[in-house]
Amino acid sequence: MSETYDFLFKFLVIGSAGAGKSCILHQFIENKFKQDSNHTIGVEFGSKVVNVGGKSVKLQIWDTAGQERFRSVTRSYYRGAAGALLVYDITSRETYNALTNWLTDARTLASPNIVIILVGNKKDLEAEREVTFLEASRFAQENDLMFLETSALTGENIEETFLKCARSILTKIESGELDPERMGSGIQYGDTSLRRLQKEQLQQKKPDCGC
Ligand SMILES: Nc1nc2c(ncn2[C@@H]2O[C@H](COP(=O)(O)OP(=O)(O)OP(=O)(O)O)[C@@H](O)[C@H]2O)c(=O)[nH]1
Repeated sequence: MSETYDFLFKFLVIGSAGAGKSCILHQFIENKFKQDSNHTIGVEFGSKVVNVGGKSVKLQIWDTAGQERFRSVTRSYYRGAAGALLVYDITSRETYNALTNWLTDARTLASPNIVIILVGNKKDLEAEREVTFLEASRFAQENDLMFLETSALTGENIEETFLKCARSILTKIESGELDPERMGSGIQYGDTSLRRLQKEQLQQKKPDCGC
């Protein structure tokens, strides 16, 4: 099946080991919970075309390993990401406490314009919650992040997380705040956009070519 899309956005999924990054990606792409998820070795990849505000956007998603021993490998994937999901586990304060380190990495290694959404995963485990919604919302606000709680198990807010991040990037492109043609923007024009741009350029040239 041929794929046509207006834009391609490169996304990263980062956060501590066991927070549920691979399960989030799997639920987003396959619409089901990944049973027996193992620790990611290095980096895994997935992609999906979504509709955002009437535009089709291909999300190219890099799911990174949370374990410290892979940090030097995963860091090399940060460059040129347009968006990132910064994931912690609401039942693990340890994963929440590590957010500042992940954020520093993202802000220093990725594009300065990267759009980051904070994701509190395992929302289905309410009885084991160690991090309140309010506390995490404050952290998000202070650090200029969007925020959602999700469950990769039930699928709650999984698609919304990716769409929210993509929507924010698209709005920034449309307002001129983000330039897709800037090196390392993590954004590419798809065939559909390119064809439209070429058509516009041809139409602009038409008056000159009566010679
Ligand atoms: N109850 C519940 N369990 C989850 C959820 N998401 C992930 N898990 C479980 O959490 C564990 C870790 O999930 P992974 O997706 O492998 O975690 P990860 O963040 O990719 O871990 P690394 O690859 O080591 O960085 C697995 O046992 C999953 O079954 C969720 O939303 N709810």
